[in-house]
Amino acid sequence: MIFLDNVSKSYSTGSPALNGVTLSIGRGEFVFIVGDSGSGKSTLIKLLLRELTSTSGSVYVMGNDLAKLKHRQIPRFRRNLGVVFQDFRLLNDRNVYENVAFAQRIVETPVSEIRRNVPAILATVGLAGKYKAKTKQLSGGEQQRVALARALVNNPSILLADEPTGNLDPNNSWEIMKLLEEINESGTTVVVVTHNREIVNAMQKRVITMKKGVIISDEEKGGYIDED
Ligand SMILES: Nc1ncnc2c1ncn2[C@@H]1O[C@H](COP(=O)(O)OP(=O)(O)OP(=O)(O)O)[C@@H](O)[C@H]1O
Repeated sequence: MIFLDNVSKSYSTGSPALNGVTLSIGRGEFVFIVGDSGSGKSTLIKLLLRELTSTSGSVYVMGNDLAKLKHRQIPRFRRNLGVVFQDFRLLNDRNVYENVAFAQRIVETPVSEIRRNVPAILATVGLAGKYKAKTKQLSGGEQQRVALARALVNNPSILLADEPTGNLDPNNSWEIMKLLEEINESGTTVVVVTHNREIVNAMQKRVITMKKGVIISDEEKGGYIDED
């Protein structure tokens, strides 16, 4: 599903953000990626989304060698990826329904299907009753659930979450993690970058720990490694 073969990524300044990373994530896995600030986690996510390309080595996602994807092929490739970020990135002048429906319009889903799919996914994330609310009227946890619904409505094979609980209190963080777990149980591959040590330790999933651009540990049912 995801395979990195000796991948390095350098920006124009500084030491490499990723330095010889080899990594394989299978279909249906749930994986945490942890590590200090600056260890290369977001760079890894951006490579998977094809927002960046590697400096050397190969990145494969769902059978695509991302270096070989042509620009016009990128939108179609990204349809198979759902993504959520720490800062939600919602359309704040639109209501909840519109935020989720927007993702379906982009991929030209027929209106009749949008009218079916959006309420269904909002019910999955527990927001069925809030579909008319403007997103800025929602709590942080609710906003992240809207973002999750938007990421999922096109039924992606892989969900990438970059610090999804970074702006949430512990209760809301747990709610989002439980949803991610449910989504994974329904077959979606889930990759979560996080600094949330309590959640990582409690959930007992695969944990990949990065440091200065390299993977320093990769454990099934792992925990958060305390450095220093
Ligand atoms: N656009 C950029 N230009 C130059 N250097 C960058 C750029 N983006 C990231 N870096 C550098 O690459 C390294 C890895 O950054 P990255 O954002 O991948 O780390 P991270 O593990 O996601 O950190 P955090 O936990 O703080 O989000 C850091 O040294 C960072 O300064």
